[in-house]
Amino acid sequence: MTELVSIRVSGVDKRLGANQALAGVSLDFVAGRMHGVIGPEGAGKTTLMRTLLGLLAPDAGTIEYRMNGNAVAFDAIRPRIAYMPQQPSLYPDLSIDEHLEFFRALYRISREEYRRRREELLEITRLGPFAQRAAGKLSGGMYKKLGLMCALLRSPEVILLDEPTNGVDPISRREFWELLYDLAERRILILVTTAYMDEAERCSLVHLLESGRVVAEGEPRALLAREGVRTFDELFLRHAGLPA
Ligand SMILES: Nc1ncnc2c1ncn2[C@@H]1O[C@H](COP(=O)(O)OP(=O)(O)OP(=O)(O)O)[C@@H](O)[C@H]1O
Repeated sequence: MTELVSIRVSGVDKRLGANQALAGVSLDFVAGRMHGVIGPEGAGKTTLMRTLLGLLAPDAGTIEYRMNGNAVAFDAIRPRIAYMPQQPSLYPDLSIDEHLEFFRALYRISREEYRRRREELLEITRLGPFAQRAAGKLSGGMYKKLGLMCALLRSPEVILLDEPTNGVDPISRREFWELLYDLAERRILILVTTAYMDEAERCSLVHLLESGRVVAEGEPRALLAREGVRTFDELFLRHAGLPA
């Protein structure tokens, strides 16, 4: 059974060198929903993800993780979180199958569970026919899908995706989103960062980050209506102080 995981971020600050990457960020990530964290380059999206993953410690503020409504320690949650970084670090010479086998060993997944997951993932990503192809010879979209497969191999309950569709062609982008909807139906908490404003509309809740602060958030349609704009492009430009 999937455990329902939620995350509450309260007043988190994080300074990196001379930059205040996060400045008093408070956010509620609700179990089973697809959250889009959007914002321009340097807004703090990656820093937020790395903080949620425990890779960076906040300078101030707290992050609370809940499972089925009960507060749990980060250590209990960590194995349930999958992360797909902006540039998945895959091995160019290893095939798709060799990558999956590598992560099976790393995550210590049983052979039986692995066979089931492998088949399922190859089917949903439609990468089955390419299972023997080296990662270095995959298209950009396929490469990203392989990154996602490696992250999903151990059935996470939370998945953090940092700009998963950046630089991917529109068809692969659409396929990728179908894949995310599929995951959302399993009540996995999904956090996705994106710089594509059309993708913001695909999320159930959107949070706009700007210079390390949350400047607007809500359900996509309601948020646009409240801000008096028609598109996320307009919202984005307005918050950046630029004419639409
Ligand atoms: N290691 C670092 N040292 C100093 N400053 C950093 C470091 N990493 C990031 N920053 C700065 O922190 C701020 C937030 O960066 P972050 O990478 O979180 O933004 P982002 O929204 O993910 O941007 P992008 O979409 O370009 O990845 C930026 O001003 C960035 O320049």
